[in-house]
Order: sequence, then C-alpha cells, then structure tokens
Amino acid sequence: MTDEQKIIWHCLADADAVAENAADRILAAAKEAIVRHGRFRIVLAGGRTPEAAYRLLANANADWRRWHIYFGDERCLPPAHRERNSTMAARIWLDHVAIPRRQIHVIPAELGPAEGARRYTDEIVGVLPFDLVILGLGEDGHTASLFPGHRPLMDRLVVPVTNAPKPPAERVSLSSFSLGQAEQVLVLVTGMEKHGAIQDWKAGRQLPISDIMPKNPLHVLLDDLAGT
Ligand SMILES: O=C1O[C@H](COP(=O)(O)O)[C@@H](O)[C@H](O)[C@H]1O
Repeated sequence: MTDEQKIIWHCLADADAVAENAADRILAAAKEAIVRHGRFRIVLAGGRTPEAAYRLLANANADWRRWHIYFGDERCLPPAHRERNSTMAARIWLDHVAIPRRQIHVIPAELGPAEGARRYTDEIVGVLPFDLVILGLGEDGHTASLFPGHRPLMDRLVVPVTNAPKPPAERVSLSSFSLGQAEQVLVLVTGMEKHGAIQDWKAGRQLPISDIMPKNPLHVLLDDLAGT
C-alpha cells in the first residue's frame, strides 16, 4: 500500500500575499526550531517565485546566527553565475543578513552533475531531517530539478541531472526522498502559467512533487492566478 500525500492548500489573493505568508511561516518555523534544538536548517528553492519572500526576509529580524542554509537544487554553472539559485538567494537575501558564511551550504554544481551530487550527499547525510524545505513548481510540473517523466535514482539523497528540459540541462537536485525528510514542507506557486501544473497535481497526475512525503502535510501557498 502506498502512502497518500497530505496537502493543505492556501489560496491567497496575489503574489504579494503569498510572499508575506511565506516569509511569516519561515520566520515562525525558525523560532520554533531554535527553541526546540538551538538551530534552524532550511532548504531553499530557486527560480523566480521565492524572490519576493526572500526580499522580505532580508529586512526581517531573526536570530540569523542559528540559521543553516541548504539548497534544493542548483544549475551546473560557474560559481556566482547570475542564473544560479544560490546567486539569486545571496543577492536578494543572504548577503544582507548575519548568517555565518560557513552555515550557507551551496551545492558545488560547478563540478558537474555527478561530482556535485556526490559532494553534496556528503554535506547533507548527517543533517537530515531538515526543519523546513521550500519548494517551487515549474509550469511543466518540475520541482527542485526533478522533472516529470524522468526517473532519477531516488534511492540517493542527491541526484545528478543531465537532461533537464529547462536550461541548463545539467543540474544537481535533492531527491524526493531528501526533500521529504523535513518537519515542514512549504510550496510556493504563483502566476497563471502554473495553473495547469496545479490542476495536474490536484488530479493525481504523477509529478515529482507527488513523491515528496513529509511526516506532516505539505502546505501549498497559491495565488489566485495559479489556483483558479
Ligand atoms: O529551475 C527551477 O525552477 C523551479 C521553479 O522556478 P520558478 O521560476 O517557476 O519559480 C525552482 O523551484 C527550482 O529551484 C529551479 O532550479
């Protein structure tokens, strides 16, 4: 018998409301984790959608010294390339707060998919479970760098991706197993172009995100355009 994925859908007015709600949830999860075990381990999504929430976090008060940042996926591009997910997060948020640099665990995707995945496995193997995983959903239904129809080796914690349909083709991604090893999973989806992917997910079409099975329900924050 397969487990059923539990999802709580939150339909919000617009992308600003999604960003505010996400930032509030991230800060609340951090406080709770720091009370519980003295640190907060968060996995960031890349892409465009989380940028507005990250911008709010850059101006928030938090106990930044206890935050440990990981990434759900990275594109195989040179370090500091503007299209890297870690570059976006640094530019918008991480460079503006007092998280110690050694606590920002960037995926070494510049080493290529196989070596990048191998090294990042070593980085996260003793860390799971995360406190919070943030995910996005591409218009083609991909999440992190797990694409519909691909069959990466899901018994691994981190997978090399060599044929992504969205450029660049080479990427490194946490597996659905690793992404589900979290106290909380928060999915941010905005914009009309995501509507089809949301409908597919709700209809039970097999998408990479359908395999992410945290112990608590996934919270999905949708704006009106993506949701209706
Ligand atoms: O390529 C990626 O796409 C997804 C979705 O991005 P968005 O721009 O549609 O929000 C993102 O979650 C992932 O981290 C990224 O590498």
